[in-house]
Amino acid sequence: MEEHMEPAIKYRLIKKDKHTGARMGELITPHGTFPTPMFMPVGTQATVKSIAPDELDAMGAGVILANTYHLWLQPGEQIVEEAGGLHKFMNWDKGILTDSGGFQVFSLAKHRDIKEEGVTFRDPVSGSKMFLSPEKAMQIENALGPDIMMSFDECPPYFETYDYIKKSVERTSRWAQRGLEAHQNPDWQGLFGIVQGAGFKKLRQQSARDLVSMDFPGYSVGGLSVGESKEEMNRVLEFTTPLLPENKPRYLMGVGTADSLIDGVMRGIDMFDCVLPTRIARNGTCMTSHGRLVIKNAQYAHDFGPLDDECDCYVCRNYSRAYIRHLIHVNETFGIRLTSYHNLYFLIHLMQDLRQAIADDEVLEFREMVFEKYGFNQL
Ligand SMILES: Nc1nc2c(CCc3ccccc3)c3nc[nH]c3cc2c(=O)[nH]1
Ligand SMILES: [Zn+2]
Repeated sequence: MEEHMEPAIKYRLIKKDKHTGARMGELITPHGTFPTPMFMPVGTQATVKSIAPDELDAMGAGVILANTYHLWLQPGEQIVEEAGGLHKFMNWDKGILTDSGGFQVFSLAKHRDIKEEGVTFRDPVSGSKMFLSPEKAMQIENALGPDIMMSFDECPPYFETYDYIKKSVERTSRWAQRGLEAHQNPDWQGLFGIVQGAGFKKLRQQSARDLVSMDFPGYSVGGLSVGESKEEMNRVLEFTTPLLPENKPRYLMGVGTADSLIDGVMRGIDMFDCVLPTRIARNGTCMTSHGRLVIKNAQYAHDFGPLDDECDCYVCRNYSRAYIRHLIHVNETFGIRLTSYHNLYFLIHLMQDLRQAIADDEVLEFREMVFEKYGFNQL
């Protein structure tokens, strides 16, 4: 009789907001216990671009993301395994989550072909033919050694036909089962099932039913933040998160901006990731309490105030808009470090404020205040 391994990932629900679906809790991992709702910085190539681990720690990051697809192609998962796994390789001793690579194949690779067995594609760097399957993805993720790993799934185009999405959901469920069986790591990393189904309620119900029956330690809501409107995403979340067990963590992939984070939390999501904070930082776009600020604009050339007068981060306490604008203008890497640090701090602390609003049953008031301050700026 196979002994039932104790999953390494647990979720503890602490409190629900009285007026919305928002909830606060704790994510328990082998590398620490972290408060939810949480924002997880993305470190695709085993680094959160230009930010050192002690800076991530100082800003309150708990779980960061790495990309199986990228690390498999370069430097290869065996090198990371020889280093003792991702935590040692990148000198980060808190939580790490890896995606399974399927999404990246579809968003980055050319000549990809999807079959029941798995996905074949051409490595854009070396040009060689590659093959990724649920079994192969588990082997790579196990070698990388994260605390949380994603099942191998297909994230289908959002606006496909019902029939296409139905077939895709059924295959993703079969792939999830194969991944569960192939997952042989002795200390049972936290494997999450990924719910698909695009915008179809019946298919989201089918996907959730299949995955919940496999009893994963956590669940991702996939297939969103792929070009659909924010209203559409909220509509799908409205009927999807209630299908997931209340005592398991829920992770909305690829989200996002302040308004989407708040709206996701209000619909029962606990974990978020997005490349946006560091990606837009590279061209000098900053997330502030009054919406987005493009630091290159001439209006900031003589502005010696902080990026955000409501932010208490290291950047806002020590550097001016004029200085940061100058650095970005002359393409100094220090400028990108400063805008990246502030943007990550901004989202991590937005979640801290949200947790407080949940504790006080004031999530609706918090949402009002944030949206009012932003006005009609892009969030
Ligand atoms: N496996 C998977 N990943 C997705 C990502 C990448 C998140 C990610 C994880 C780890 C590192 C980087 C990115 C999505 N990003 C936006 N929408 C997304 C949907 C999916 C999805 O449906 N499935
Ligand atoms: Zn700041």
